[in-house]
Amino acid sequence: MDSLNPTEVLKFLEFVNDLKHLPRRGWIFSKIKDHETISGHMYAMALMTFLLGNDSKLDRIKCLQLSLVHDLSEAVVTDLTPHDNVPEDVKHQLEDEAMKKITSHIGSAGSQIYDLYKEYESKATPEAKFVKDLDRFDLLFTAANYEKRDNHPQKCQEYFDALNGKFEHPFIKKLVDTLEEQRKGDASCNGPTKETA
Ligand SMILES: Nc1nc2c(ncn2[C@H]2C[C@H](O)[C@@H](COP(=O)(O)O)O2)c(=O)[nH]1
Ligand SMILES: [Mn+2]
Repeated sequence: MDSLNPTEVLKFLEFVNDLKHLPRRGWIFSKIKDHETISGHMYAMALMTFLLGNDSKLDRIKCLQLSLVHDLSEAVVTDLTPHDNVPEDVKHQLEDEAMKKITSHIGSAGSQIYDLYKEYESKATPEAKFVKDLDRFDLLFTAANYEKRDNHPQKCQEYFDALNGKFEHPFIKKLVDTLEEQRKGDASCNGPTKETA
């Protein structure tokens, strides 16, 4: 491990700290209050990788690492959503430049993080594909919980429509199916309350 310059390390940690406060902007478009931050999203995904114990085909530590770094670029470019209509190639370019900037402060550790980010973006490995499934599942799980919390069934239907059929890993597919059954049950029990309608 090359020797790290403490001043440079603190510059890197500024970006990490920002993610604890930067919003997951999709919820702003959906008019969800008190929504999660970007780091909260990645933390939840990282914990989900512990559920992989019985899947010997996937390197669980790699999945944990990919989860923790996959949206790090958003400390610079913010969390871009489909509503922002940023062309995919432009988004990838902005995020790639951001990752080079963020990781430049911490030597070989930065190179390792940058390589993990590129692996995730390229969906080149089974682990990267699985973590993309986690990314999408976390979005649906969070959406369903906002609907329950705010007693506003169907408010986040657009996420379920957008991600329908987009999951690959059998375990994640089971989680999504179970989530959608629970969501249907919740919707049939509660209608929107007056203040949330
Ligand atoms: N309003 C919507 N927002 C969406 C949709 N699909 C994704 N998103 C949001 C969720 C995040 O805020 C952001 C992208 O998240 P990443 O984890 O991929 O960086 O976009 C949608 O259908 N509607
Ligand atoms: Mn993400």
